[in-house]
Amino acid sequence: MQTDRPFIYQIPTKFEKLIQVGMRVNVPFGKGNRLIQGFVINLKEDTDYSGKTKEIVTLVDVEPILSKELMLLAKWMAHENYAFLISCLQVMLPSAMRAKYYKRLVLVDNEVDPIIKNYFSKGNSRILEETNTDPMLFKKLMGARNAGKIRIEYVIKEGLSEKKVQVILNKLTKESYHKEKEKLRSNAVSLNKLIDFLVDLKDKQLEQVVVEKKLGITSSVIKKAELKKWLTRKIIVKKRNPYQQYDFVETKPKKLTAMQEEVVDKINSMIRDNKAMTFLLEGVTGSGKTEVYLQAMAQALKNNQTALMLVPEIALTPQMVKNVVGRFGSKVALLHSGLSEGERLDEWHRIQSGDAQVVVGARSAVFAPLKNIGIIVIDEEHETSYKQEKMPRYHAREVAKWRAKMNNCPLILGSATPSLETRARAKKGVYEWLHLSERINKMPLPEVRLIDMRVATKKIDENVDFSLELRKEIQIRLKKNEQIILMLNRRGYSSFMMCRDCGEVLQCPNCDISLTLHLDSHSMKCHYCGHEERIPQKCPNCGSKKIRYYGTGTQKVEQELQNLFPEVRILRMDVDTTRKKGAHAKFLKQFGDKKADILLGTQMIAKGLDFPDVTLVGVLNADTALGLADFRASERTFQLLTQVSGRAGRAQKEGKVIIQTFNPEHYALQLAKKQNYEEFFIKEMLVRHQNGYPPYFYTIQVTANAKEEGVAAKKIYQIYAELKAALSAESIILGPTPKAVLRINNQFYYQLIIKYKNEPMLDRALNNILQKSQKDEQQGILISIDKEPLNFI
Ligand SMILES: Nc1ncnc2c1ncn2[C@@H]1O[C@H](COP(=O)(O)OP(=O)(O)OP(=O)(O)O)[C@@H](O)[C@H]1O
Ligand SMILES: [Zn+2]
Ligand SMILES: [Zn+2]
Repeated sequence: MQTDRPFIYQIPTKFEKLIQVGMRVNVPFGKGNRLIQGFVINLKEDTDYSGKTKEIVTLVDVEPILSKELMLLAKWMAHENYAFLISCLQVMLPSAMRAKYYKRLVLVDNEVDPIIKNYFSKGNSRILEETNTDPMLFKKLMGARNAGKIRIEYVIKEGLSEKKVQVILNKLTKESYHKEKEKLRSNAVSLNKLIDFLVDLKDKQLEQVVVEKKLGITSSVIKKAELKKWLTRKIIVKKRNPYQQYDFVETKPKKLTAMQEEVVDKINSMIRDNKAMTFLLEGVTGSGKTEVYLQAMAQALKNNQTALMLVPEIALTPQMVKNVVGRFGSKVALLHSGLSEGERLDEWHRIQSGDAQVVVGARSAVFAPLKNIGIIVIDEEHETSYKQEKMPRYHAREVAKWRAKMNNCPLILGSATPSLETRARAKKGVYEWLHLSERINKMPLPEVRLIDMRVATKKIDENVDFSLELRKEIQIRLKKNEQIILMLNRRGYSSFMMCRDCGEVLQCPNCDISLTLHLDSHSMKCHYCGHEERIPQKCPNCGSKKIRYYGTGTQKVEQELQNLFPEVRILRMDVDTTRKKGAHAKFLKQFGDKKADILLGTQMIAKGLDFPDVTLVGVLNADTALGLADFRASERTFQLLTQVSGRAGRAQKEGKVIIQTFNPEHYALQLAKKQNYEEFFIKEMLVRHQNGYPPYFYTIQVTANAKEEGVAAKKIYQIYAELKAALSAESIILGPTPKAVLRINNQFYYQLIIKYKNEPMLDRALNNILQKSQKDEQQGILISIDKEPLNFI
């Protein structure tokens, strides 16, 4: 059961002087006294708790792992987001630091099944490898446990430690090596190679495996050499280097344009005065926002302070990493999901110790253990990835605001298409509004043309996704040796399979969603739960062979492109092609080096890319997001189209954008065509006002899910009744309703949405639900409370 309350433990005398708030400790817990890890959140001289207290077993840390600031932040976050305090504390640490447990089985009674006896043949206790144990044996072991013949002990696994490597160092002088060589037989090839290498090694120490690989020798040769006293071997701690996949060039601050300078001056004066203030930096695509961030961060460093910069899922923006590391070099620490656990841990330690003063990272980097922060930057602030969708739900923007206030420093929210909420606050004067209205190259934004696909598809073969106009424009760029970015927001080959005889659509067995055809893996996949099955030869319902595939995905478009332009070099970037670590950076580098003509991808290619030779951007289907019954659909569509359009014509050459759509009259498309954010903002605010949506209302979504539909539905109605009784008449509850996709991974989802402006009773009501949810969980019902949800359906 999820528990979220403090427990009281005795501090043994030996720890009295050492223990501090913010440290982790191991303590016995529950009836079985299994060891678990906890955080010290308070120290008291005595307690009014009358029960028997247990003693802390070990201190995990020698100094607090969470600073006072972060401990306070966790408390605030838990309260603000209806989250468990323990989840908030845990989310602040790199995952390698979170305690992992393993189970040790101890044989206490020898009268057991021979199979079990055999299992313990090497001794009376053994670590249980849960994933590798044969299910039959596992069952037997558990049976013996229930009969009291085996005991289970929980042991805390040490987190990932530093990475250690074996290095070699030379030991002799040049002359001695020459003498040694003379003694060698000439057919001792490997030793000869090695000694030649050692002569020139000087004082360098090299990794043994690297040397072995380089010379094509085995470790036994190195060992022989060690015995001959030619070299010493030692173990050193190797710093993992997350920068490897990037190649950077040191950059100098650019001379700012007058517009940039004005903006930088305003921000920098706040840094100098240590003032907490939130800026909205609204700048059209290609207006040089990055340079503004960099110069403001430089000011913070000059002030002897640190700088924190958040970017949307960093693996997607290697260009931004290059910019920051190019400017601040080894002062920079990177934190993002593309790093291995170990790399993240190393980076975290570098920040904690003060070795790194600049942090660039994705969402959770907002918890970086920086001290004395001088500036916080959030690039592309409208991005939905800044919101964490699982417990603890939080928005990095809100956390950043809190930290900026605690550190008395400015926060910059940057975007070409700010979220409506942010822009509305800037308008009200809650944020200070800064504007960069021109592109750096002084050129107009690229011309955008909308292609009405209701007309265009009549002129082309059925099942082809390129209008004649788009084809023509591609042809022109290819001739001129310029580059093209094409976006299609769906991966896979076809979005669903339907039988033409009976209408059967192949569905995921675990979810209420159709399966997508993937040709590269020759399978049908579910994009929700990952279920995969073979491509059917005939209809599973009626046996007909008339199966057809509808809808399009990046794989199919890639094939079409190759057919239309046989010579063209395409890079396809979607979740399927970029799973491997460093793949993003590699693709983008190839494209930057002009090793490809077309970059084709899902929305992961829409943002932040800055390639001077891209003169055409094509959007194959602008309607994917519009169709959703979410009130933010227009905002998302406008943002995405404006962002992707902004990739064209960023340097000296003029850019052009072609957007294919079945809804050319829709205002989101019309205004994306004009790339006029201001007009969109006004129009959309009106729509939100009329329909009573954010930013005019605050919203909270409550979801219940369970294995049985009836159970989930009953729970949500119960919550509804509770809320209805607690809240004032001014608050509106939408629903309860089943979610748009009712069943995912065999769980049924029901939800309700609270819309409110001022609701003093809300906090208490929701906290009640949250506390009770710990009991619901035991019955297999999961409740989630989501403040300002970004997904409404
Ligand atoms: N002061 C300057 N002088 C010369 N070049 C500049 C200057 N400032 C920025 N640039 C260049 O202008 C280009 C666009 O800038 P940048 O990528 O920062 O735009 P952006 O505002 O972040 O756009 P987007 O929102 O589209 O990502 C970059 O190539 C950058 O190096
Ligand atoms: Zn059929
Ligand atoms: Zn599924």
